[in-house]
Amino acid sequence: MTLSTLRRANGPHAAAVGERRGEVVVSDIGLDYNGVPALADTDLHVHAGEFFTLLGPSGSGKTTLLRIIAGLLDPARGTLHIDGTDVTRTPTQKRDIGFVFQNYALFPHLTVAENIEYGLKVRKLPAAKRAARVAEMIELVALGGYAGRYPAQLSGGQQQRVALGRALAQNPRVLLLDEPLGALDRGLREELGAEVRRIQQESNTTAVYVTHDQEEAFILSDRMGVMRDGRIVQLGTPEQLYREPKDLFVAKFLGKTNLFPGRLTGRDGASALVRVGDHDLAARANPAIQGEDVVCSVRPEQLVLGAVGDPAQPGLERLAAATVTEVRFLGQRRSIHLDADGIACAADLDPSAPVPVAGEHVSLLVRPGEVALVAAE
Ligand SMILES: Nc1ncnc2c1ncn2[C@@H]1O[C@H](COP(=O)(O)OP(=O)(O)OP(=O)(O)O)[C@@H](O)[C@H]1O
Repeated sequence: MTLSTLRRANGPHAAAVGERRGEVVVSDIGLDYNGVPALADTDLHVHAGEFFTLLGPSGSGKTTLLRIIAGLLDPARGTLHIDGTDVTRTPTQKRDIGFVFQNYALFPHLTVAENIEYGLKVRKLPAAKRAARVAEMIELVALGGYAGRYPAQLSGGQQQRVALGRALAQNPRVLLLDEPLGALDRGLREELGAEVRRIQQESNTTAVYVTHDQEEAFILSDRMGVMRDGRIVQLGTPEQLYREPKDLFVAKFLGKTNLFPGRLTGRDGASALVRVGDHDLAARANPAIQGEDVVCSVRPEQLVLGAVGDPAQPGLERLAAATVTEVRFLGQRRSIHLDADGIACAADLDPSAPVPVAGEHVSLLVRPGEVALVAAE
């Protein structure tokens, strides 16, 4: 099915072709449980048509924020607007929102088609339109041939496709997804993750997605917000957050990184100068840093190994001296474990690159400006 056929959908809230809908604006929304904030006063602007992910560890407030957007929880403070309308006190069923949760929540006694049709029946859509919409949804979620099956006769991944089809059948303005891939094994998670993204794009639906899995967030999101202790600590594209983490928490939460203590010696716009041991390096400036004590975050794929005593290589700066402790072949990359004067670190090398051996002394090199700085804690 093409985007245009979906936009011409027979759903009760079918939108005009090209219409941008599903803008979510959270303003100063907060909620406490027994006096303890589960969500500190929070602002968030999710753009129409965007795939936005709330990423954070368990208990960081992701589900609380999602449930407030859904209308399943009332905020103690603040307002929520969808497409410019204040829906802070609007009941869930009138918010024009679709949900997909981790535990499929399908009706076990209804077939795939009947599950998808359910909400359309509740809204009293005529039978012919319902049938056409169900057929479209079955095609969209790639479940052709499964319409007559019951949930118990489907795999977990297929059940989640039904849940997606059911949620999208009513052409919601916003699709809310709370760890929808959490119950699936790794292979299926990857496959269905790609499908969720395709379905979101084809249906041109704004998506707000909750996960604690950084890889999942990277694959899916246009932008994401990293949450910690009831706050969104940083917002941006996956690449921005990965390359320019605001603090140590974000740097560590978004994937493996090597951390070297340093001292900020200069700052000029987007660039900074940092001293690590005896070496001066060009780094990315971080406006969140106040003092001079910093930590340099260098991702394993950013580390380059050079021979000790070699003249400085063009385009590379020396970070530290290190000794190789272990070499592991991991298929697409070779992981080199090193000890840099007591700091355990790791470099990812292309498997076709020269292979160092355990015990070898090397120089750790980086490209100027690649090192990210965060405040020392
Ligand atoms: N009904 C409740 N009563 C009291 N405290 C609650 C309740 N629901 C959630 N909390 C607390 O609010 C905080 C945020 O919870 P929330 O479920 O939003 O986190 P989360 O990031 O979605 O976590 P998870 O990934 O484990 O689902 C946590 O500290 C949690 O213990």
